[in-house]
Amino acid sequence: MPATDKTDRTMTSVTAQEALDFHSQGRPGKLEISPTKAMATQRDLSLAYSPGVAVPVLAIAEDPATAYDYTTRGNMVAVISNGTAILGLGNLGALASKPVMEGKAVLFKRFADVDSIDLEVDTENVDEFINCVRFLGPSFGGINLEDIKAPDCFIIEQKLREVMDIPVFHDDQHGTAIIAAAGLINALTLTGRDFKTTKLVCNGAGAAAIACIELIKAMGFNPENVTLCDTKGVIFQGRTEGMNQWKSAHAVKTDRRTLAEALEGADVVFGLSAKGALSEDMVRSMAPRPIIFAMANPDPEITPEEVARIRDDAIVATGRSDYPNQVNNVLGFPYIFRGALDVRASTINDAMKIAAAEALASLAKEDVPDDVAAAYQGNRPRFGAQYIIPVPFDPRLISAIPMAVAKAAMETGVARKPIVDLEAYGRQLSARRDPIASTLQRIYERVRRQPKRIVFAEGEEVQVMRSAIAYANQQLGTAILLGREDRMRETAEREGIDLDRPGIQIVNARVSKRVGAYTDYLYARLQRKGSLFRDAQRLINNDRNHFAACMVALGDADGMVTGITRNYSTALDDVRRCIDPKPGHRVIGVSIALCRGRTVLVADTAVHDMPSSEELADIAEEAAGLAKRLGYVPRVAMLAYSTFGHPSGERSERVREAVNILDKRRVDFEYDGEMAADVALNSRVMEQYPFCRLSGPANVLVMPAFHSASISTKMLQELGGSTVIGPLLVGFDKSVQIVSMSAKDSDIVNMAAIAAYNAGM
Ligand SMILES: NC(=O)C1=CN([C@@H]2O[C@H](COP(=O)(O)OP(=O)(O)OC[C@H]3O[C@@H](n4cnc5c(N)ncnc54)[C@H](OP(=O)(O)O)[C@@H]3O)[C@@H](O)[C@H]2O)C=CC1
Ligand SMILES: CC(=O)C(=O)O
Ligand SMILES: [Mg+2]
Repeated sequence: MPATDKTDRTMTSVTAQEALDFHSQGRPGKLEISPTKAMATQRDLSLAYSPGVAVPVLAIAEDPATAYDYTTRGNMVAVISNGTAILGLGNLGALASKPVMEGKAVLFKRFADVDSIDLEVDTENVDEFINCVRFLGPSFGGINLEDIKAPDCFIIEQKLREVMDIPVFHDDQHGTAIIAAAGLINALTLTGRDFKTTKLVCNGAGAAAIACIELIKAMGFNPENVTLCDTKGVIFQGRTEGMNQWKSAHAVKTDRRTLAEALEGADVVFGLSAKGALSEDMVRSMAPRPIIFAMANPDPEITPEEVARIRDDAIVATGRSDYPNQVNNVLGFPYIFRGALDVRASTINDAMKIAAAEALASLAKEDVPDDVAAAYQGNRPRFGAQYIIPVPFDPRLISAIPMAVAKAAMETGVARKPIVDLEAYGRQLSARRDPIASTLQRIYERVRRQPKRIVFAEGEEVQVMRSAIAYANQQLGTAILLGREDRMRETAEREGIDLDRPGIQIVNARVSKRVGAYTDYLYARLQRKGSLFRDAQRLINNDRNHFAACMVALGDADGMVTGITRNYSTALDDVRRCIDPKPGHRVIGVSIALCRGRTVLVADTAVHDMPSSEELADIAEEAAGLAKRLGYVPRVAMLAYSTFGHPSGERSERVREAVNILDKRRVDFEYDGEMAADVALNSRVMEQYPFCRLSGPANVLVMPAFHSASISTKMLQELGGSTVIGPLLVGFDKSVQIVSMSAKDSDIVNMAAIAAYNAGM
């Protein structure tokens, strides 16, 4: 069976091909290493390497703690596996585990700004594995062991904890236990149960299962009420087959022998075994208001749909992101290590685990502020059966969990560098949140709640087809592919793309019944601009941009995306023939630059060549409007080469006048200028101008002209390592986005999502 077939049937939100493409596009894999120091001059080289490097070497040799000051150690975690229990897929070897380990390394970075590297160790021999890892200690601030089968993982972790002086944490054990415990705390509250009397059955007796039941017993569960099952059934006292010391420690006195028998009347079931291990009959036999955590990955023991078929009183959680209540260790490991690293903890102890579980549980009970609500699919979440635990994109996690973990480490004496100012620590934690994740996530989540029909004007292009499928699969709405159907199907067939799936609509411009309506509409717009009816007819028949823009203009689609086959300004001219600016608005382009720790909007990066003062003021208003719609409080800097009159010059005069115009318009956002880019972006430099009206570094930069806008955003991207999205077109009466001709399918999907987002505003 080809590798992809195993998962094809089960992945609803992404296709197997998409998953392979995602991993192979650009640089293969999901990680790269980038230096934090410039290595530009002979001096840099002398400092970074010989002879300068000898100085920190000697300092560390004298005082090992200084390694945290002079090297990456303090923020570096290794994700280490031998691939013997990869998710619920079984023992597929060290190499096959690499995508998962790279994935965890990326999640460390994205969610908690922890640097991380994956290490796949090719041995199933426990001693060899331990020996390999123990000597790596000096490189890292912590070790995340992953996907190592039980019982080997228990021996490995125990031994490494003894011999290493940094946190060693097998995430499948403790990460899972922490998240499951948090979900359980809330599910028990909702069903009016308590820890002492609740009866729980855990199917699976491996790494995750043993750790989960150990943690819940530590939190107050009565051992007699916890029954463990494995492939041989119930683990009862006296059983000999398939046993080990870790299972024996949890064996109970009971006559029940099968999972089905164990589940009769049970309050809670934890599935930490394999796909499909729970049947409908088993769930039917559980107590009223049962709690079902089917946590096997990628496919749960039983799906929420299957449970819903037989009972409506259950609280159900899975390990997947495409169902409510995702009980997955991704909610824990980035933040737990963040807290542990920040206090240089020597270990991650039970108090720290329980603190993390409790912090997570209480977050779900808190009222959700607006910016957090945006991170949630569906409506604003309210504590209840469908929301017992926060989602991984919840922006509060980065402050709440590390804080709880760090405090517990300090209270239990394992923090080697206690934090004095916890308030300042909280602010630092929030600043670590990666804006890329939150900005795009907010857009995607909003669109999922109000799906939109987006026409992909260049539907015959293969990357456009892929983007359309990704758009539909992510439940953003209907993707309308425009083009000749036979050509599309030919390409789709050749590339293995399935166009006959929900959410994909093909519109063949040549045979469309709407050609007449679009031609009439276009002719009415162009007849006094030198065009004959025949010209309008030709544009509709032969040009996809005009056809697509007319679809949007006449309400047959909510928005459009184009740009792959034609340069930006030509595509823009095509659209302008069909769609006007919104009354009282000006069409401009805004690029979103996502830089480390901050997001900056840059305007106008698409339309006005050398804007007048009046136009610059309009651009400021449009860009500030977009910033607000994206959830930011705009602080607009009107940029120039000079700052507040120095050095003076005609070009700065134009920008200064734009500020005067904004003053007269009494706009309702912060703005000031003219100012140079360093004044706008660096609060220390801004302090030299105490009269400046911006309350902090600018997040919207209005450029004095198109050339400076275009040059600076491209330089940011190429030299500054920033991700630049856009330019996004704003100010049109209908929602249109144009991508660059070099756009990849992920860029096209992002722009389609943005088009859909704007269509809903
Ligand atoms: N949602 C989450 O965050 C996480 C989920 N998991 C999931 O938990 C599962 C187990 O992972 P892990 O503990 O690391 O793996 P292990 O290999 O350590 O343990 C697997 C356990 O599952 C048991 N098992 C397998 N199939 C069945 C079955 N059909 N019925 C009963 N028991 C069965 C095995 O029984 P035996 O001992 O008899 O071989 C073994 O005890 C995986 O599906 C994994 O994806 C794991 C970590 C995190
Ligand atoms: C999520 C995870 O770590 C697992 O399923 O193994
Ligand atoms: Mg795992």
